[in-house]
Amino acid sequence: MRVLLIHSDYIEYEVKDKALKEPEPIPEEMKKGRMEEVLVAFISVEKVDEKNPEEVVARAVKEIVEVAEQVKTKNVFVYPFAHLSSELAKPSVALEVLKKVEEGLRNAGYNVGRAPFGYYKAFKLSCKGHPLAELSRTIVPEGIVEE
Ligand SMILES: NCC(=O)N[C@H]1[C@@H](O)[C@H](n2cnc3c(N)ncnc32)O[C@@H]1CO
Repeated sequence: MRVLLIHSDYIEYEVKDKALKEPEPIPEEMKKGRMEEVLVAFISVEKVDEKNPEEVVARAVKEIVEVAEQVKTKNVFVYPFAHLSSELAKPSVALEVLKKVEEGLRNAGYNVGRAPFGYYKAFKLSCKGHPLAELSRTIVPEGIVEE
């Protein structure tokens, strides 16, 4: 899993078109969204994660919580983002992993938003620009060495 973390004044998105034949079914209210004072986590779920999705979810939640504590926000936005890796997990696994990351963060006491999966989306983001505002993490199941 590749994670790009951007501490932002806000993120807003708008669904444009389907990017998969069968994108995640979403209610009308999920077609647009905005969150303020937020740690945005752009996430690419990778093929290697299919070996142990539960472990990757647990590690991702831990890493994101650590950064959220450092930048002092309780708001996290999970953004499915298929552009951080050339070895992507299949969509069915990726969606499940992203939903579990969202659930894990919520269980850890965070206000969590998530952008819809399987769509092209317009988005606007305002990065805060402080030294910890732009971070990335590579998370893999135990015992796997990521190239
Ligand atoms: N920016 C727009 C976009 O990325 N759209 C992506 C994601 O929403 C989602 N998606 C598919 N596979 C994955 C994956 N392995 N990890 C994360 N998202 C995925 O499906 C879209 C087409 O790849």
